Amino acid sequence: MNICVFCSSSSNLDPMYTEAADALGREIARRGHALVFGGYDMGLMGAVARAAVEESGRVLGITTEGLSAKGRAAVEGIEEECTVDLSARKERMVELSDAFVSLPGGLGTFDEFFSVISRVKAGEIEAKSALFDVDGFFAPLAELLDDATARGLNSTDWRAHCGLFGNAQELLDWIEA
Ligand SMILES: C/C(=C\CNc1ncnc2c1ncn2[C@@H]1O[C@H](COP(=O)(O)O)[C@@H](O)[C@H]1O)CO
Repeated sequence: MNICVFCSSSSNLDPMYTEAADALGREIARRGHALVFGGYDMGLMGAVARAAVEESGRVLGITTEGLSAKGRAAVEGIEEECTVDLSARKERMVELSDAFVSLPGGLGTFDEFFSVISRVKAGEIEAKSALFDVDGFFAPLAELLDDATARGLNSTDWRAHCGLFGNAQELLDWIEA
């Protein structure tokens, strides 16, 4: 299975985030899955990919012309594919992947998470999408989405398309089931 991971490009994070990214990357590779990610050796993106490479996993990194031109370096040991911009990168990551995991992140991660889950809801793609909830990071988001459902603002329950997990093993068991 090709498993796409969306996550923060920021560095200088609390080690708990990096440790979770590392655990996820290792577990993806140990289970024989390929990792699809944003390509660069930055923040949690670098952590998840380096861990999968260290476990001899296949890692597909989708970069962009603009970010590479700014000097951002891809993770060593991966298969890199360069796209024209962030939109093309997101589309390519979706094309390549069978399942999606979001780790804590910022605007880019939220954009990717919502793009995938709304396309699953619309029936454009069929895939599982999971949130890796490190230190309760996604609890406010889950509360907001549950409230939207309770108010009738979500036409389907988002939880039908998305799992919320606190560790890599349970998350990957759910994806594999
Ligand atoms: C200017 C900075 C970073 C440049 N932007 C990105 N670099 C790497 N990956 C990116 C970038 N923007 C979007 N992505 C994708 O979204 C996720 C990371 O975004 P976030 O905002 O850090 O959560 C990641 O999954 C990428 O695929 C900062 O120096």
